[in-house]
Formats: sequence, C-alpha cells, structure tokens
Amino acid sequence: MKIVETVAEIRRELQTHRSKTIGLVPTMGYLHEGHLSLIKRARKECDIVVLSIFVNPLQFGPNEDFERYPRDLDRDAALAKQAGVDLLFCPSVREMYPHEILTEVRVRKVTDRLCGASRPGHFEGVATVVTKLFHIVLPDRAYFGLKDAQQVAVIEQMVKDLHFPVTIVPCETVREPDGLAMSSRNVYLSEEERKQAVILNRALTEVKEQLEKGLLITADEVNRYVRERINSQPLAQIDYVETLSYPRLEPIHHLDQRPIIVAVAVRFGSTRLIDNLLFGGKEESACSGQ
Ligand SMILES: Nc1ncnc2c1ncn2[C@@H]1O[C@H](COP(=O)(O)OP(=O)(O)OP(=O)(O)O)[C@@H](O)[C@H]1O
Ligand SMILES: CC(C)(CO)[C@@H](O)C(=O)[O-]
Ligand code: BAL
Repeated sequence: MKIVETVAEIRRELQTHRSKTIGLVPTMGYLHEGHLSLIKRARKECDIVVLSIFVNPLQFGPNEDFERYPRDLDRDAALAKQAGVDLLFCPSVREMYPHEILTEVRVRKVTDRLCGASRPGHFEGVATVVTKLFHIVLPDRAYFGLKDAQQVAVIEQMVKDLHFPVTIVPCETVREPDGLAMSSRNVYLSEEERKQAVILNRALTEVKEQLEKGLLITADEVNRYVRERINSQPLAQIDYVETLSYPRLEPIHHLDQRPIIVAVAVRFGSTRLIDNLLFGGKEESACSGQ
C-alpha cells in the first residue's frame, strides 16, 4: 500500500491505472469495522482501491467537534493495508484547501431535513469535498455507508444531477454485537452513555417489527413510539426523530408509500449519534450519474 499526501501525487499514481476499475472509499479516518466493510466490498469489486482519510473542516459547524475528532493515522494505515487498500490518500487541510474556497456544491430539498436542518452547512461541506475527491481520484465506483443514509441520498442526487461518471454503492450499516451502529464518535461515550446508547437500535428494531406486523400506520405513530423508547434513557437527548420518504426525504403521513426512512439523531452528553431504519426498499442498490 502506498501512502500519498498530495493531489499531484495521487493523480500521478492513478495515471497508469486508468484502464482499470478504480474504487474510492471516502472517510474521515479512525477506522472501524464499518469502514473496513466498505473497503472489503471495494476490494471485491474493483482493481484498484483508494481510501481517503480527511477530516473535512468545511462540513463541521463552528461549535462542532472538528478539533477533537479522533485521529490516528498510523493505526488507520495498518488497518487499511491489512484490508487490501492500494492507495491511501491523506491530504492536509492546506493541501485540500490551499486558498479561500469560493465555490460550494449545494443539493437542495434532500438537505432540508434531518442533519441538513440540525447541522446548517454540513451537506454543502460534504458535497463540496466529495466533488473535490471525485475530481481528484476519478473513481469508477465510490462506497458510502447507509448509517449516513441522508448523505447517500445527497451524493446520489448530486451525481445524477451533475452527470458524475461514477457509480455510488451504498453499503449496509455495521453494528456492535449489542446493535449500536459503529461510529468513530462512539469513543467519546462514557461507560454509562455507551450502555444507554443501545436504545437507538433497539427502538428502530422494535419499530421494524411493528411495521412488519402492520401495527404502526402513520409517521406520527412511528415517531411517537421511537421518541418514547429513546426518552426511557435518562442520558438521551433527542435532536430529531423523523419518518420520511427515502431517498427524497419528504414528509409522509400514512406509511403505504415505500421505501421510508425512520431517522434519529440523539445526544449523549456532548456526543451526537445518528442511526436509521430503511424500510420497504432495496437497501443496497447502486446509483450512477453516467
Ligand atoms: N457502522 C457503519 N457501517 C457502515 N458504514 C459506515 C459505518 N460508520 C460509518 N460508515 C461509513 O464510512 C464512511 C466514512 O464515515 P466516517 O469516517 O464519517 O465514519 P463515522 O464512523 O460515520 O464517523 P462519525 O459517526 O463520527 O461521523 C461513510 O460513508 C459512512 O457512512
Ligand atoms: C463522505 C465524507 C468522507 C466527506 O467528508 C464524510 O462525510 C464521511 O466520513 O461520511
Ligand atoms: N459521517 C458523517 C460525517 C460527519 O459527521 O461530519
């Protein structure tokens, strides 16, 4: 595995591989099994696997955790090598943003709710940096986790709208044995917060069972059920609980429209966790803007 820090170098490295299938796995590092599942899928489907590690300041709000976001490049490089990455692209902030950036990519409507509403500017930061990464690497396929299901919807919309010649591959959420979605931010949790955080997946799993039995009929009923279950944990502070259409992320009333997403963001102390249930659709289709 080669570690590359500059745009010029990654372009040079990839120049001789243009006739092959190039897969990109964009991350912010501090790798866990969720990231590794994306890399392993890319390894199976592509000739060349590029992993990017970049904590993108553009997608963090002024009071968010950009500074304290966990970083460990040595450990990440060892894990990436073991998982079969060919090129690890880990640019500095200066390398990615050498001058004041006057251009931003904004995807409308699908960013109106959920994290788009509770983290203003977040998806403009994501769409802009992903555009930059796509232009730098020119991947044939790019792998994203459905834990960030709104992010997948935003990137898929962007790729379709702007004819990016890349196939987006959404990948299933990888969970801890007790069901908590793996996240780099889980390391922030205290022992007690970690125990209570399992309620996110538990509430969503219960809702899935109820939906399958036809016991919940409206989005309001689903939201109320999930809120009550999450509020049973004294350390949990709900940011949002919403049931929407997917991938358009529009409000729905009755649940006869499919697929739907039940999405949650919950704070435990200063740690904000997200999770979701996608119900009634193909969870792992690939989308292309070609
Ligand atoms: N548990 C998971 N299962 C599958 N994919 C995941 C999981 N966690 C993250 N990913 C995916 O890995 C990619 C990089 O995510 P990122 O580096 O932000 O990790 P993260 O653990 O989600 O961090 P955080 O939760 O702190 O934002 C994204 O496409 C994301 O959806
Ligand atoms: C896609 C991404 C790497 C862009 O910075 C980030 O939002 C993430 O890790 O999900
Ligand atoms: N996984 C999404 C990146 C972020 O929280 O900023």
